[in-house]
Amino acid sequence: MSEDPEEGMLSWDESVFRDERVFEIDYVPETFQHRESQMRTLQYTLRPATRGSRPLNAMVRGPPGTGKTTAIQKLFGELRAETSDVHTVRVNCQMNATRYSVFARLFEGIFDYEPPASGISFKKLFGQVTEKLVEEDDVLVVALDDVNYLFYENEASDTLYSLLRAHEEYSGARIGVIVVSSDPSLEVIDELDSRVQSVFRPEDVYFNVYDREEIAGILRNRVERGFHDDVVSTTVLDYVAEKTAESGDLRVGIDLLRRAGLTAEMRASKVVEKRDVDEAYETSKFVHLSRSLESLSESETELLEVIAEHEGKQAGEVYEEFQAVSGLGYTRYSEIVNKLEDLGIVATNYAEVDGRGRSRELHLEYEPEAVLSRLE
Ligand SMILES: Nc1ncnc2c1ncn2[C@@H]1O[C@H](COP(=O)(O)OP(=O)(O)OP(=O)(O)O)[C@@H](O)[C@H]1O
Repeated sequence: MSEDPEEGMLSWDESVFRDERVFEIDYVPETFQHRESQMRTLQYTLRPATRGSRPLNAMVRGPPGTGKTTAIQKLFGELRAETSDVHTVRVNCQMNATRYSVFARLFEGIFDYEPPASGISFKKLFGQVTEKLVEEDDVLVVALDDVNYLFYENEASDTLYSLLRAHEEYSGARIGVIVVSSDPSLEVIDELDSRVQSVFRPEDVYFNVYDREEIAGILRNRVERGFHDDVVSTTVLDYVAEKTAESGDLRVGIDLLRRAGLTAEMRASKVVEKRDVDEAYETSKFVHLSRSLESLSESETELLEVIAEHEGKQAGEVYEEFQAVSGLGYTRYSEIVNKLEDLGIVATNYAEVDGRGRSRELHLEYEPEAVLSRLE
């Protein structure tokens, strides 16, 4: 590595980054452009909470990386600044995909400590959460983020039912619910039990995919905060925006900027070039896949491995292999296939098999290598 800055090279203690943290996954941006109308609707649904009343429920939908979580974080921040009589709890359902663990997170949000690890019954947990709300005369606003995971585990109806009927069991309990789905193919309301449908009439708020110009504007903001001046040219930024617009997931663009910066540093370059973006993209384009794989259980991972090793094979054949490694039965196998399909990792299609009618084939939506290397 050259140490002569005159030649446009970075010395070992220099960095292209001004503040690398702005590219981190949990960074909440100061400016939140292009979401004014969605924020207005959500503020309207939550307004009753500031007056001590039960807020309206809301349903936030939109593809991954379109700012849904950020909107919730901003709103909850505003609400907490406004009043101390409202508890706001965002539950990540990818990590908490059962009714019990959702309520364990609510308990934690309200009491500021975790429920006993020895495990108490759901009824008791539920009772403690609601009693505390009534006792303190507080309102609770719950955001079930990535609620689609509750649907994949068949836990959505029970969870919502408990939240929405809490005031009937504990009179005076005031809870508002925001469900956030990032699965465009999930019909949230249709998939709920009728007993839930009859009490859940949320305000619908849609987060559309940002277009290329919007993406460039948002990323420019990040570049200004995250990189030193003149590290990322307009041409390179536009190139990053173009790559990001292919999926529309802003997370790809943010990851791409950070990785391209690191790649430039590796070359000891003071500027990020297109080739750094190209190199980084080979990893960044899998941001969504990596995130989906994070929360898979052991048997889900096992099945995915089998599918990756038997790309395009028939469902029956894949089952036999899976059964041999996991010992699980066909019903569980089908459930996992459905979940992997909902997650957009696996696709199934029907093919004609000679003389045996139609049969289901399993395919990966990604190159098998990309999946397998991320499961290690
Ligand atoms: N309008 C915006 N301005 C600035 N940054 C944004 C904006 N929208 C999204 N982001 C950034 O993009 C990334 C993804 O956003 P966020 O997590 O809010 O998306 P999401 O819709 O909740 O995604 P998912 O459905 O996958 O959970 C975050 O780093 C966030 O800071």
